[in-house]
Formats: sequence, structure tokens, C-alpha cells
Amino acid sequence: MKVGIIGDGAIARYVRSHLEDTHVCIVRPSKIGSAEASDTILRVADASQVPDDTDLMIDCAGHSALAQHGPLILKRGIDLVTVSLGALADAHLHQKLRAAALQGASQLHLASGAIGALDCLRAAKVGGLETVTYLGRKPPQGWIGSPAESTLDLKTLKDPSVHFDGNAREAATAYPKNANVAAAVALAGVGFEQTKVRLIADPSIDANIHELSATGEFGSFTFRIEGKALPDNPKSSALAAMSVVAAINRMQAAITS
Ligand SMILES: NC(=O)C1=CN([C@@H]2O[C@H](COP(=O)(O)OP(=O)(O)OC[C@H]3O[C@@H](n4cnc5c(N)ncnc54)[C@H](OP(=O)(O)O)[C@@H]3O)[C@@H](O)[C@H]2O)C=CC1
Ligand SMILES: O=C([O-])CC(=O)C(=O)O
Repeated sequence: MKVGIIGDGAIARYVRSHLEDTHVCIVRPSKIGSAEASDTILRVADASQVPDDTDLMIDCAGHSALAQHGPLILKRGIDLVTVSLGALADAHLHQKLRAAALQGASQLHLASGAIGALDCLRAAKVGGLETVTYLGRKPPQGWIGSPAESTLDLKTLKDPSVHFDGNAREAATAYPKNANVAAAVALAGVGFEQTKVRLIADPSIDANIHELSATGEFGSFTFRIEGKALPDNPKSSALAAMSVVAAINRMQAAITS
């Protein structure tokens, strides 16, 4: 399988280190031919330059990159795995990606990211869900560059502090680098409007803690994970990068779980 990647940040580097070979990489125009480009990988700036024989593209570059490159990749008939699924909170982009996949007879696969139990949520949805709540808790440095900075002093924070309380659409839109999990939960369960989200900066923890609770016809469940951040980016959990590799593996397996 010839696999290409969008982005060259913390998640992309982890994924590349687990691939035998990377066929092509979409990077910022400024990074083509830069000093970092010391290996022989084909670096391009646009989806139109991705070679025709590419089987699968992997988006590890965030919301704007999915919006910029996703539609053309799918229209060209190339399957795409994305970890930037919070971008689908934009209903216009969601529809554009769907139309592109239908036109190209391709598929957009959503990596499970930093959370688990989405399989449980998807199955529970069949019987009917009543409530779905997601709580995202990170150390203060994990919220730097997010709207948390407008209500909290992240450098001197002493107690756990809620800086967002609302629904998954608002969370995924306002926190593009921190609330993709909220979107994953919404897409697997009761949707963006009905999924309740709270985001917390907590100086007493050193992990990214995600808690998902649901009730419905099936009964109830709570899932909690304490994820280690990637060494290169305190915002991103290592499991998010691992889930991308797992998605690629699933696509190549004869029997999938
Ligand atoms: N589903 C989930 O659970 C999670 C999802 N994520 C999503 O994954 C994204 C990436 O995370 P991470 O790797 O840690 O972030 P990084 O900031 O380390 O890397 C992002 C990379 O993407 C590049 N990039 C951004 N926009 C474009 C573009 N239009 N074209 C080409 N390259 C682009 C950046 O380049 P430059 O440096 O020049 O901007 C950078 O190299 C996050 O922004 C977030 O949306 C993250 C964690 C969990
Ligand atoms: O990596 C994480 O822990 C979660 C995250 O950033 C996101 O949901 O966007």
C-alpha cells in the first residue's frame, strides 16, 4: 500500500516512524526543499501533486489542512484517514467532504484519536441514547494557545478550572487543537448539539484525562483514560498518533476488528 501523509508535526512524525515507507508528504510550501528535507521523500504543497498511484493519504495536520487538501484527495479517488475530525463540526465542510468522497468513490476514515469506547457508543446509538457527556482535562500547558487563555492565567493556575461548558460543536470549533475528541464522541453518538462537553485545566495532573459517560436503552457506561502526551506536543496524546497507525493497519488487514 502506498501511503502519504499531510503534515510534519508531532503526530505525523510518530506515524511515519511506524510506516515502512512514506510515499509522499504534503507540507507547507515554505518547507519544500528546506534544510529539514534531508531525506528523499517526495514533498509537495498541494493535493493535486500527490502521485496517481497513492492508495491512502493520512491527515495529521489539523482542521485547516483537512479543509484545504481533503476534498481534492477524496475526489481523486484516494482514501483518507484523518485525526482532525473536529473540522467536521463545520457543517459546510462536512458536506463538502461527503460529496467529494461520493464523487471519487473513496472513503474518509475517522481515527479514534485520544479516546476509546467509541465502538460502545456507536452500538448503543442503535438502541437509543439518552445522554452523552465528555470531560476533557489537561495540565495548563496543554491549553496554551486555546481560548482557555482568555479566562485563566495558565502559568499561575492553582486549582482545576473549567474554561468551557457547552456542546461539542462549540467545543470543536473553538478548540481546533484540543477538542477533536469532543467531535469523535459527537459523531459516534448523539451528534454535535446534544453532546455535552466540559474542558478543564488542572495543575494537579500530568496526563491528558478524557472521560466519556453515556446512558440509554443499553444501560450506562463510563470510560476514563489517562493519556500521556507526545514528547513533542503537550496538547496531543500519544494514543491519538497510535490510533492513526491502528487505522492504517486495519485498512490493510484481511480480518478487521
Ligand atoms: N483526534 C484526536 O484525538 C486528536 C487530534 N489532533 C489533531 O491533530 C492535529 C495535529 O496534531 P500534532 O501533530 O500534535 O500538531 P503539530 O502542531 O505538532 O503538527 C501539525 C503539523 O501540520 C502542519 N500543517 C498545518 N496546516 C497545514 C497545511 N495546510 N498543509 C500542510 N501542513 C500543515 C504544521 O505545519 P506548521 O508547523 O508550518 O504549521 C505542522 O507540521 C491537531 O491540530 C489536532 O487538530 C491532535 C490530538 C488529538
Ligand atoms: O490529544 C488529546 O488528548 C486530545 C486532543 O488534543 C483533542 O481532542 O484534540
